Amino acid sequence: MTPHINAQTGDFAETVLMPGDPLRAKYIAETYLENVREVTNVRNVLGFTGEYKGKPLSVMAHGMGMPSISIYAHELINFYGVKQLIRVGSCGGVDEELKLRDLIVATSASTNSAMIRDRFAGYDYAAAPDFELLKACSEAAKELDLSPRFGNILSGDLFYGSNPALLPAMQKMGVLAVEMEAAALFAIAAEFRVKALCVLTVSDHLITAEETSSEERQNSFNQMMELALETAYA
Ligand SMILES: Nc1nc(Cl)c2ncn([C@@H]3O[C@H](CO)[C@@H](O)[C@H]3O)c2n1
Repeated sequence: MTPHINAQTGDFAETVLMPGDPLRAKYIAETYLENVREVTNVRNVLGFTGEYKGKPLSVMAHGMGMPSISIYAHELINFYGVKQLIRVGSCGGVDEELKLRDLIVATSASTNSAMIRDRFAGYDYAAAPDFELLKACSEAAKELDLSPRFGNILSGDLFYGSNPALLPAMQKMGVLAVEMEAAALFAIAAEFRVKALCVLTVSDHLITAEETSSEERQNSFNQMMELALETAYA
């Protein structure tokens, strides 16, 4: 038990998929896993453990923002022995080639948040996913005939009110998309020597201002889930 998770020791598999939304976690568990059981529900941040193709797998929500994912990632790693954390989520497209519902796999996560610098004595830390997981994801994408974009994303603290200079700076530096958690997940995984990855679908676009319907979001979400699941058990 921890202040934020009421699962018993051993309740989590070594691999945990992490959407932001608890109801998404429930949907993933019910749709893709067998022998599913709810293992935590503190503050309704739901977590489940079941089996995928006969192997143990957990799904747990991480909430919104780097402070939230930092708490859950830290506790899953240090109190429940989790070794692979794969964020599956949505992002805002920045790269103009990106279409809505495109898949993105983060090869690094820039940030404008002080949270990562604070962990690195005030220097700029290069937050990046685990190479083995990234390689497995690239192979799984080929197997599934999916073509995600691999590249740098930005993890920000603000959904509203970002500095107006940020968007042109992201475009200039080739940042593919913006979300609010990956940099913290990568930094924490690196600090505790475990593996992390972030797979995203483009749910809205900051330049073209296109938006997706919830039904369209759902379909592209399924492709992202298949990619994450195959990567987890490559
Ligand atoms: N800043 C920001 N901006 C845009 Cl355009 C987003 N699209 C999806 N997200 C993700 O969805 C949630 C916010 O809606 C956050 O968890 C974040 O990771 C976004 N976060």
